[in-house]
Amino acid sequence: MTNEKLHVVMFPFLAFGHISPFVQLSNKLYTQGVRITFLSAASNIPRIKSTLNLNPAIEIIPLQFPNGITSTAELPPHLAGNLIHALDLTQPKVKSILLELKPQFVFFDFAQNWLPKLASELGINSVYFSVYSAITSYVVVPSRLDGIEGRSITIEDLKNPPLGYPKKNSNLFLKTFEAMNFMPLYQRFGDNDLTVYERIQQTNSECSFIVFKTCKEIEGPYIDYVENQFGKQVLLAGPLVPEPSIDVLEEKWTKWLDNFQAKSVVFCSFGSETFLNDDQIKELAIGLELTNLPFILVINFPSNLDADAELERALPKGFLERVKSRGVVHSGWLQQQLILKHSSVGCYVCHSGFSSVIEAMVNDCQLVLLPFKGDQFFNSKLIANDLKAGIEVNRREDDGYFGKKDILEAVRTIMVEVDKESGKQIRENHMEWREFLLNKEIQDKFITDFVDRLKSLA
Ligand SMILES: C[C@@H]1O[C@H](OP(=O)(O)OP(=O)(O)OC[C@H]2O[C@@H](n3ccc(=O)[nH]c3=O)[C@H](O)[C@@H]2O)[C@H](O)[C@H](O)[C@H]1O
Repeated sequence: MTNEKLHVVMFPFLAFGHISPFVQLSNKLYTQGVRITFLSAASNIPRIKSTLNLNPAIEIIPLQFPNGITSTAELPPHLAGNLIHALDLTQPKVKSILLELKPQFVFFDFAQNWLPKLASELGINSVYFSVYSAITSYVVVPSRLDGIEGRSITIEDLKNPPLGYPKKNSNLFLKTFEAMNFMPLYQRFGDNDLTVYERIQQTNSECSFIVFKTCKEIEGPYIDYVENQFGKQVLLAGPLVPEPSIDVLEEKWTKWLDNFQAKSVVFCSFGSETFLNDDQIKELAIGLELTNLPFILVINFPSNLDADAELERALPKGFLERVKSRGVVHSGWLQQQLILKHSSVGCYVCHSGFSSVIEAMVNDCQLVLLPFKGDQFFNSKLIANDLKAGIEVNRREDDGYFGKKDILEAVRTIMVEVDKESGKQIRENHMEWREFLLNKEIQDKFITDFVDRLKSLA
C-alpha cells in the first residue's frame, strides 16, 4: 500500500466492556493517520462519545436493531445472549455500509461469525479483534475439544488445560466454580444455533487476521499458542495504555479523596457489567471495614433493578453509619481512570477486566483481584501467577465463596504488610510493569509497528 489512506471500519459487540477497547484502539490508530468508521447501536452513540471519549473527529454510523435491543447495560444478564441475535440481523445493513465505504479492513468481535465470509465477498480483510487476553484461549482453542468426541464437555474436562497450552510458572488449572462459569460457551440453545464456542471457532478460522490488545512481553507463550492452534497470523496492537484523560475528576470525589493520606484509599469496583450477589456484597463490605483503611465501594445492579433499594437491602445493617468517616458506597458510572490516578488511591480491588487491570498497572495502585466471570478469571491468573504483580482473593474451590477475612488478608498483604516478602515482591513487580507500560517510546512503537503491518497487508 502506498499513498492511499488506510481505512478501518470498527464493529464491536454491543456491550460497553467490548466497545471500550475498540474505542481505545480507534483513537490510537486515528492519531497515526488511519481513517476510522465506527459502527454501533444508535442509542449507544451518546455514551460512546461522552464517557468512552471516542475522538470527536471519528465518524460513527448508527445501526438500528429490529428487536429494539441496544446494549448489555440495558439487559438483565440472562438475556445478554439476545444481543448476538440482534447483531445477526444487521447483516444486510453492514454489507451495504461496507460496499459503500470499501475500507481495507473491518475489525469485528467474537459474535459476528458471519462477517469474514461477507467481507471476503467484498474483497475486504476481516480482522477478529479480541478484547480478551491471549491467556483466555484456554477455553476456545480447537484443542479444547480433543478427546471429547461423541460426548459433551464436562466441568472436569474444563478444569484441565487443553493440549499444548503453555506452562508459564506452573500448569494453569481452573477451580470447579471457574470451570462451571464457562459451560454455557459449549451449550446449544436452539436446534439451529451455533454454540458460542462454535461461533468463536468460525470467527478465528475464517477471519483474515487475529489481533490482540496485548504484547509478547506480557503474554508471549499464549500468543504463540493461539497462532499455532488457528494456523493464522496474530497481530499485536500492544496493551493500549490509555492516553491521559483531558477530563478532570468531579469535585465531589476530589474533595473526598483529598481528606486521606497518599496511597491509603482502597478503590473497589467491578467494571461495567459485573454484578455481585447479596452474600458477596456483605462479605466484601465487612472485609473492607476490617481493613481500617479508607475506601470507595462501587456496587452496580442490572438496570431493571432499583440500585438504592438493592443497596439498602444488601449492605450489612449499620454498615454505612459505622464507616461514614472513611468509607463511601456508590452505584453507577464514575471516572475510573481519574480515581485510580488520584494520589490518595493506593489499592484497587477489582474484577480483573483487562482494560481495568492495565489502568491500575499504569498507576501506583496495587491490585487485589476478585474475578467473577469469563475472561476475568484468566486475567487475574495472568497478573497474579505469571506477572506476580497483584494478589488474588482466596476462594473456595466448589462455589467460589469468599469471606470477609479473605478480603482483609489480600488487602493487608499488599497494603499493610509491605515489608513482608510476598507483599514486597508484588509491589516491586508492579512497579516494573508500570515503568514498561508508561514508557512512551515502547508503547508508541506498538502502534506504529501495528499500523505498518496493516499497511503491508492491505
Ligand atoms: C471484555 C469484557 O469486558 C467486560 O466489561 P468490563 O467493564 O468489566 O471491562 P474492563 O476491561 O474492566 O473495562 C471497563 C472500562 O470502563 C471504564 N469504566 C468502568 C466503570 C465505570 O464506572 N467507569 C469507567 O470509566 C474503565 O475505566 C475501563 O476502561 C467484562 O469484564 C468482561 O468480563 C469482559 O469480557
